[in-house]
Amino acid sequence: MKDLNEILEGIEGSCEHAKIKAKERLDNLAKPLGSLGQLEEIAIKLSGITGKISNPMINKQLIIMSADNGVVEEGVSSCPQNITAIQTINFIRGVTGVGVLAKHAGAKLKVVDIGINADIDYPGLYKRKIRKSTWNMAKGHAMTREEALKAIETGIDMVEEAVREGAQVLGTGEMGIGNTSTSSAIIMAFTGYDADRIVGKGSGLTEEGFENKKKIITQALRINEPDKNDPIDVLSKVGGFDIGGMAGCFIGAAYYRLPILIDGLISAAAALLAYKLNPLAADYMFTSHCSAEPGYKTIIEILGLKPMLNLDMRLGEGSGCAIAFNILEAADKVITNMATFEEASIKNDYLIDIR
Ligand SMILES: O=C(O)c1ccc[n+]([C@@H]2O[C@H](COP(=O)([O-])O)[C@@H](O)[C@H]2O)c1
Ligand SMILES: Cc1cc2nc[nH]c2cc1C
Repeated sequence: MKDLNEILEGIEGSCEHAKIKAKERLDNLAKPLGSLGQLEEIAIKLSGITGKISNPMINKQLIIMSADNGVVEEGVSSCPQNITAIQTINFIRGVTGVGVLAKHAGAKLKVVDIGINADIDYPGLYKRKIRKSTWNMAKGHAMTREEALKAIETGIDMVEEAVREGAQVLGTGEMGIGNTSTSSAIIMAFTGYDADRIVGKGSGLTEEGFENKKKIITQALRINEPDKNDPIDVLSKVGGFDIGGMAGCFIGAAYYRLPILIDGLISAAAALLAYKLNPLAADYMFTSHCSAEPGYKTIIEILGLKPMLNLDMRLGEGSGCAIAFNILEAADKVITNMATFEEASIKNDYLIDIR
């Protein structure tokens, strides 16, 4: 694999010429101008990414990064840590929320153990464990700088494999008890906003648990003092291996000019990290759904993106991406298969009584 800096420097913005051509075609289709709303914006963005007007998405891949977070020992999550390992196996068995939705969309799930706190060997699992769980960020840095880089490289690696297999679109997902805390810490580190504005209840907490979560995240930032101008520093001090892995997916997708979907809060935090490494990466990102977690909106405002769906979902796993694949495909079907005004005009012979 190429060096990370080489990849970051190799990212180009999307193709303006292709976007103009796509807009011209959409404006010529038999419909009132702009009447397909966001579907038109999506079709234009897709064209800018690939340089093509028509973008069939037969090979769809959803990459799930699973990892554990040392900060759970502070009681920041309502769920026991072993859910990370259990759900990871269930992803491969196809019985989870994301599994069912990805099957419905015809997307392939790729499940990566990038740092689960257990020894797992399950057929089909990508074994890329960096370490069994990060350290507790409330007591010191979560990982080393080398581990942070390795997490990002793992994501880029997964994209390179997808490119070799002919993937046309990617989605991102994760599993990691405690990862709404690491995500919130990353957002707070980059924006300087306080816990009351960013932190949510994650998979569910009592009021008491919620107050403790905000206190712990604030403490993690105070102790570690992440440098917001150095995204690798932010990731290593208050991040997770899953977030690093997904950030690598966003960087890789931008480098190889593939459209890539953001899922919920954690995936969005990874997208923010990728954006901080190279802002052009946002040209390749689509937001699937609006997570119910408060920090999510802050991120997509920074990225200048708009969610396609608002289903009040907060499952994570990549579940929103699985649904949004259908919308990306719909946008392509419209620009590719709808008739233009010229093509749609029916011969006069058939029009018996038209005035
Ligand atoms: O995607 C989201 O916006 C989202 C919001 C809340 C929770 N989650 C999922 O729940 C887990 C993290 O929740 P927590 O409370 O342990 O931080 C993790 O596995 C995520 O996939 C995901
Ligand atoms: C069962 C379960 C599934 C999940 N998927 C993402 N976070 C989760 C948390 C729990 C508890």
